[in-house]
Amino acid sequence: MKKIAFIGGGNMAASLIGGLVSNGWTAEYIIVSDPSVERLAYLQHTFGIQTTQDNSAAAAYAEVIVLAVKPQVMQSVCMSLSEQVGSQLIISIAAGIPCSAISQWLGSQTVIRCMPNTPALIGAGISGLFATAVVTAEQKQLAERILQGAGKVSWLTQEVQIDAVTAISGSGPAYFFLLVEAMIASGEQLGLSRAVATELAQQTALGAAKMLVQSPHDAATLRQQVTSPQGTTEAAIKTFLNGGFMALAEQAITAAATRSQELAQQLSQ
Ligand SMILES: NC(=O)C1=CN([C@@H]2O[C@H](COP(=O)(O)OP(=O)(O)OC[C@H]3O[C@@H](n4cnc5c(N)ncnc54)[C@H](O)[C@@H]3O)[C@@H](O)[C@H]2O)C=CC1
Ligand SMILES: O=C(O)[C@@H]1CCC=N1
Repeated sequence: MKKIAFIGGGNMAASLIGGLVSNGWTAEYIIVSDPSVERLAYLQHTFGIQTTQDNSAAAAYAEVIVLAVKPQVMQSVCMSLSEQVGSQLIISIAAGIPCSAISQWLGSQTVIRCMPNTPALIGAGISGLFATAVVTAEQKQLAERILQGAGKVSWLTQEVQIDAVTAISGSGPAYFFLLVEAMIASGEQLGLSRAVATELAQQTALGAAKMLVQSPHDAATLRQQVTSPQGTTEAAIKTFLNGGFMALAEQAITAAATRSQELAQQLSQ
C-alpha cells in the first residue's frame, strides 16, 4: 500500500478518498491538503485520514500525489510543489490541463491524467486515464488500484480523448441530475407533493440505470420496450424529439468537450 497525498480536498477529492477508504485503503496512508480548516475537519472526521494546510508537507510525505485543485489554480499549486516532487507518481484530475503543462510546472514527467466523476463517492464512478510515455506498467497498475475504489477505469491511447471523456462521463452525472430536477418539477406541477415526485424520479433513475448496465439490450431497445404505440411514453418522447432533444444533447455535450479544449489552451500557456 502506497502513501497518497491529495492536493485540494474538494468534492472530487472526497469522492476518490471515499472510494479508496471503503475499498480498504488504510486511512493513515492518505493525507489531504487544503487551505480550508473546515473542509479539512470534515474530511478528517468523515474518513479518518491525515490533513494539513501545507501542500508541500503533503507532497513530501507521499509516494503518489493526486492533484485535485481547480484548473485555474493548478499552475501556481504545481510550481510551488516543484521542490518536493521527485520520483512520486503524479495523477492530475483537473479538467483541461494537459500532461505537458503539469510536467513543465512540476518538473516531473511521471504524470497520469485522469478524468473521474462524482459517483466515485459510492464506488460507481468511471475514470478515463492517460499516461505519459515514461509511466511504467507498475505505475499504471498503481493508478488503477487507486481509482478502482471509485469505480471502473478506462485507459485512453491518446491524450486528446480526455476531452470527450470529460464531456460524457466527467460532466455526465450533471445531465442526469438535470433531467431528474425537471421530472420532479413536472411532478409537482401535475399535483404530486415534492416528496412523492422526488421518490418517483429518484427510483426511476436508479431502475433505468440498473437496466442499462444489467440488461443485454441497448438503450434504444429498452426505451422502445417502455413505449407502447399511441401511448403515454410515445407522447413524451415525440415531444422531446420534435423539440430537438437529440441535436440539443449533442450540442451540449460538444460544448463540454470544447470547453475542455479551451481550458487546455487558456491554462497551459
Ligand atoms: N466535480 C467533478 O465532477 C469533477 C471535477 N474534476 C476536476 O477536479 C478538480 C477539483 O474539482 P472539485 O473537487 O469539483 O472542486 P472543489 O472546488 O470542490 O475543490 C477544490 C478544492 O481545492 C481547494 N484549494 C483551493 N486552492 C488550493 C490550494 N492552493 N492548495 C490546495 N487546495 C486548494 C479548495 O479549498 C477546494 O476544497 C478540478 O480540477 C476539476 O476539473 C474532474 C472530474 C469531475
Ligand atoms: O465541470 C467541470 O469543469 C468538472 C470537470 C468534469 C466535471 N466537473
